[in-house]
Amino acid sequence: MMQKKGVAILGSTGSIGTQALEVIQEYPDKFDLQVITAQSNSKLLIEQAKFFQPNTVVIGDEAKYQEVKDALFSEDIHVYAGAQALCQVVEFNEVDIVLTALVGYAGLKPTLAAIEAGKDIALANKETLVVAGEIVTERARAKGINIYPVDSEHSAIFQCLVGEFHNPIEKIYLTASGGPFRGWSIDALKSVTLSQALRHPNWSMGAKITIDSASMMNKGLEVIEAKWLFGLKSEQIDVIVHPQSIVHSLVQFQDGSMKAQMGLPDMKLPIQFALTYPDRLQTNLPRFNFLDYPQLTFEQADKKTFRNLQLAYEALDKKGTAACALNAANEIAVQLFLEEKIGFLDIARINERVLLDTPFLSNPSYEDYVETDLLARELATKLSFRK
Ligand SMILES: NC(=O)C1=CN([C@@H]2O[C@H](COP(=O)(O)OP(=O)(O)OC[C@H]3O[C@@H](n4cnc5c(N)ncnc54)[C@H](OP(=O)(O)O)[C@@H]3O)[C@@H](O)[C@H]2O)C=CC1
Ligand SMILES: CC(=O)[C@@H](O)[C@H](O)COP(=O)(O)O
Ligand SMILES: [Mn+2]
Repeated sequence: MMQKKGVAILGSTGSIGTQALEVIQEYPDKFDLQVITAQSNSKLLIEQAKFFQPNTVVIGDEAKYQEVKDALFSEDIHVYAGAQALCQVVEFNEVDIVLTALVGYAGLKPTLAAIEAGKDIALANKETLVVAGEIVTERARAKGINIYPVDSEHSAIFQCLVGEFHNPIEKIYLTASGGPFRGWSIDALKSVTLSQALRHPNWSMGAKITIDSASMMNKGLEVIEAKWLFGLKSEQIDVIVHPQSIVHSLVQFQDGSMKAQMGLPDMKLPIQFALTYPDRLQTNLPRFNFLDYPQLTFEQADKKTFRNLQLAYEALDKKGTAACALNAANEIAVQLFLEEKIGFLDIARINERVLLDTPFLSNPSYEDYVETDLLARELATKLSFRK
């Protein structure tokens, strides 16, 4: 009998995390849930712990430790709190694979700790590769561990590459929905509201990535993520707008042949493929019907109006700490936009300024990334007061 896979889910209370738990619930013979974590949603974390009975839970917010501890008093579950605990729980012997479903820069440290401990990574947290892709992929290679992409576009590319890993890639096309503001002018974007920006046409996701999709920063982050996952140059990575989100991305090989991966937009598919590769699970998920989609369409991405996409390519070409600074600026700007303290177009304005003004290091160490992230956040916060 096949051994169950020990899984740690960092960010189990989020959009990816809860969908991953649904997958685990459906296949109890495949997975052994070891660790779940949340930042502040103690209520849901406690509920998940009682239902799934993992070995360990972590609550990021230390002020909520006692509440979680008390609620799980009669359960045989270890409870820890704080950011450092995330780095410790991924090292447990029983953990085979770590699903990084937490959002933002906070994913970097525990991902590096998991790699150091020799654990495979199912990577949803794209910011980790944007901030420090070189260090992360180098350390993974040195340890001989695998990073399986969860992001739908990168899972699509990965699926297209199965059986082709020895064949050079000529180019990849990352598909983009275009978000809720596809086709809008700069003028029209000046007055968009938070609730408009949170209305993604095809995907239901966490707030941060939903705003990133609306501003096209999500696609910019994905271009950088693809560079590190698949070892590509920026000119080999193209973005094509595909409003239906059915073709999840495409690879073009050196003979000119192209492979695409398609399916209804449902993150359970890439989540489970990352957890079970090279096997596919038998599922009852709804099947794609061609007649429901008589037209699959493709458009050029508008990098002029959606400046963030252009900035991501610039950061990628600049290398070093550039993408780390851009990511930090964007995290601050998106948070301020979510708090309705800045306008939608301020996000790209702040990102551009921070990318230009943050001191640049061409060959950064881990500590340099930490320092750059801090400096860029400070700068972005200052810039939010100036229009
Ligand atoms: N949602 C999606 O469909 C997709 C998401 N991704 C990527 O996956 C990652 C997660 O996205 P998503 O699930 O949408 O995000 P959510 O905001 O829905 O969930 C984030 C999770 O991370 C936890 N968390 C938040 N901040 C911290 C922190 N500082 N330290 C530790 N844990 C934290 C949250 O805890 P709490 O609930 O307590 O706040 C929650 O469990 C992102 O990097 C995103 O870009 C990629 C492709 C698709
Ligand atoms: C589901 C997923 O992978 C998201 O990253 C999604 O792709 C966002 O859609 P956009 O194409 O609008 O950024
Ligand atoms: Mn994606």
